[in-house]
Amino acid sequence: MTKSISEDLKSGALVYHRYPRPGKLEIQPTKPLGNQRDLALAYSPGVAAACEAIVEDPGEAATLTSRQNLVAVVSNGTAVLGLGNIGPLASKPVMEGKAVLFKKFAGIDVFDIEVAQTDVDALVETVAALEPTFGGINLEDIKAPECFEVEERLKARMGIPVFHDDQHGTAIIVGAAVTNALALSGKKIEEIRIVASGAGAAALACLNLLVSLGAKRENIFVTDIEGVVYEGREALMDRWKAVYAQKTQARTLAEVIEGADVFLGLSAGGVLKPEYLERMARLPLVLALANPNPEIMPDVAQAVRPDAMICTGRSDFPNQVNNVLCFPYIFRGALDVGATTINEEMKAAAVKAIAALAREAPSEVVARAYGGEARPFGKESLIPSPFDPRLILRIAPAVAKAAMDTGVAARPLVDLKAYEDSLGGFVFRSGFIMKPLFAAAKAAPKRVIYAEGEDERVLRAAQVVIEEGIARPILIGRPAVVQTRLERFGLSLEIGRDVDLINPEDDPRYRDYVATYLEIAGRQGITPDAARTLVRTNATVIAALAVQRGDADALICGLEGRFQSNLRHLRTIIGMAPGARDFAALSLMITRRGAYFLADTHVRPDPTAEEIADVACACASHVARFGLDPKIALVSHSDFGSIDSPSARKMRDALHLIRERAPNLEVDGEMQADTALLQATRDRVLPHSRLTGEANVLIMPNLDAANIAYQLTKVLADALPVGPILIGPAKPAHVVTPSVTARGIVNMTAVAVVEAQAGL
Ligand SMILES: NC(=O)C1=CN([C@@H]2O[C@H](COP(=O)(O)OP(=O)(O)OC[C@H]3O[C@@H](n4cnc5c(N)ncnc54)[C@H](OP(=O)(O)O)[C@@H]3O)[C@@H](O)[C@H]2O)C=CC1
Ligand SMILES: CC(=O)C(=O)O
Ligand SMILES: [Mg+2]
Repeated sequence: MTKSISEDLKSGALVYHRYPRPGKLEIQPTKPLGNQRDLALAYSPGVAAACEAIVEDPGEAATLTSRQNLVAVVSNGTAVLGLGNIGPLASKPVMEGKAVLFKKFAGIDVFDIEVAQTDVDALVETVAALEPTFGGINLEDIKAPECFEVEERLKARMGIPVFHDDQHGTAIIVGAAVTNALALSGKKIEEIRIVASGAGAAALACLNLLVSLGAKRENIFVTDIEGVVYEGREALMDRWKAVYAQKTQARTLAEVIEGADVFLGLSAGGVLKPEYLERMARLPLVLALANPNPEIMPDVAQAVRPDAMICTGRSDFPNQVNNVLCFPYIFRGALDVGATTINEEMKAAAVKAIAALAREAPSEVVARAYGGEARPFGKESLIPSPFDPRLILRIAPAVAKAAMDTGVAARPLVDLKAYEDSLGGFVFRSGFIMKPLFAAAKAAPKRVIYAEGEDERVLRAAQVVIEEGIARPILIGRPAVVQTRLERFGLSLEIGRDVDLINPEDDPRYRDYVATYLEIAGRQGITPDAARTLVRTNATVIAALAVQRGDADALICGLEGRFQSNLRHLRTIIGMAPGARDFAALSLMITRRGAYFLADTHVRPDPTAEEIADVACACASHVARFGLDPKIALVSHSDFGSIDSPSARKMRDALHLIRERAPNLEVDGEMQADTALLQATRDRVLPHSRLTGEANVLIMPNLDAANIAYQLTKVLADALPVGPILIGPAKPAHVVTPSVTARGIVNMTAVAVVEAQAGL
């Protein structure tokens, strides 16, 4: 089925941008401003000291301001994605989006700057005047041919990197994809015939880079809205395009495509007709990179030419050739050495690093992080995925080294290896923590039943779950109510096709469910009448029975009702996993600083040392599913025996039990929370702790401490909670909290599916 942007995605995107506050970005101070003295340091009079230091040595701007990590994403809105000249204001969501990618993928701060200016001279003046503010300039979505001149002139004038992302970011990824595709097809770059659709910023930069890699200009045919770019053509020509003008009678893409090895589409959706593709050479490479709709949809292309290698710019198909694979990391490397420019050698280093990364066998970390998506190098993984955590580790150092080797690094690194190490773990500190679970869930989706199937959040979550392909939802709800709400919320999922329904008022399985319930609970004082009422009215009971009978693989409940009463039903119907004494709850808190697991946040009021040890060991295996090595701290008000209170002794006892049961676990305690999270503090109180670096699992002494820490982190650190992840049931079952969001339900679905895969 052909996928373009669906109505769901459109409405989802508007909600995403609109709520809970407009846009995708905010500015955060990085220094405290809590008292009179802070004010005097940050602002007048103290700030004058920083100003004077920069007057004396402008290089100090890199150590006294955020300039060296600040990039301007500048657009005039004249060629926004494939949407065309929509103007600077309408381009702002894209530029804010680029800012988010810079930050999330490489920790770079960005001001997006949309300029109402199409005149080249004026635009150059405007951007050049921004040099004092920024460590680099990323030009974005400025149309050809103006973009070439704007970039050339700014590069000549400015002492910081100026990089037109649509040209060079795209070219670098295309260079890597072509390199790897040719390695697979066994063709030589000097011999291949390349046909481009589009003669704009991106297309011409890609062709220039392919020529620098060895492609022959005489083998390159360019087409645009006027047709073939030929010698003597006058309409819509410019000096950059003219470089590729061919002496030919051919006038259309349909004619020049004959026998082409590579189709490079950087123009508009649907331009490459299936019948053109039929006429390409064997093992063709199709780069259909227009956004958001490619020149040909991959499924259509694959049907016509099963031997084709196909890339698009989109994240919903394999082989995403998108400049997001490049711009965060090329700037990371450039900024970290104070590069004054991004030169050809730095770009070539990026091409090489990306191409080589795709050929690396998926490492253990990546295999864990990607679950079923970790494909070895081949037709469907010509280039790395944008979520590959190694991108920053490979590209940034390669670019930094090239900058140093070519003498454009104002602040050369003393120790490149230490720099590489400092980049390690960056990706896992950010919000990508859920990625491994989604990948694993997608590889073998399971049936997940939702007790509150009529709730708007569940319906919205079910839509995402289907689009992500992570589970087959089963909703408990009345068909008419569910249908009306789906229509009201504009959701396209269909009952029967996409989701199954259990109607609590009238379901053929009702009698069987009552019988099962009586078998399980009849001896616990439940009468047949009570069982009938419960199975008719209590959605958690129905969901648990469905899981117990094998009609569903996992359940999610808790949007309504009390946590403990939902838990009671699960305890009765699903029961405990072998060896588990009781349930416990593990909560993942995704904060700006990183991702941390807290336990037991919801179940046991005052666990014993044995129970603490149980929870810590169980948490370790849950955390491993996120692709993380658990680093467990048993937290307390006492630091390694500093206070001899009962709860401190309990945590100490728990440590001994854990060490006996799981001698290889990285665990230590009892310690205060800051000792757990800060190596420097730990070095002061216990220099030889078993725990190294930052703990990522904090086991709390009791429910008060755990739940208070959970709620405080959620509100004060604006953390995104995932959970509570219920530990201990015989089959995957989770009781979320009534404040859960649709996103929270989607996250818990991924957790539940992965548990079901593990045969929990
Ligand atoms: N995947 C990725 O990473 C990237 C993808 N892109 C995509 O590439 C496309 C072009 O971007 P960019 O180069 O910045 O924009 P430009 O405006 O600079 O260039 C667009 C080019 O496409 C041509 N074109 C437009 N419509 C058609 C058509 N129907 N048939 C043939 N040619 C056509 C234009 O011709 P003319 O000048 O004659 O109008 C022009 O040569 C966009 O869809 C963009 O989203 C861009 C950058 C990165
Ligand atoms: C990806 C990108 O930069 C574009 O489509 O314009
Ligand atoms: Mg762009």
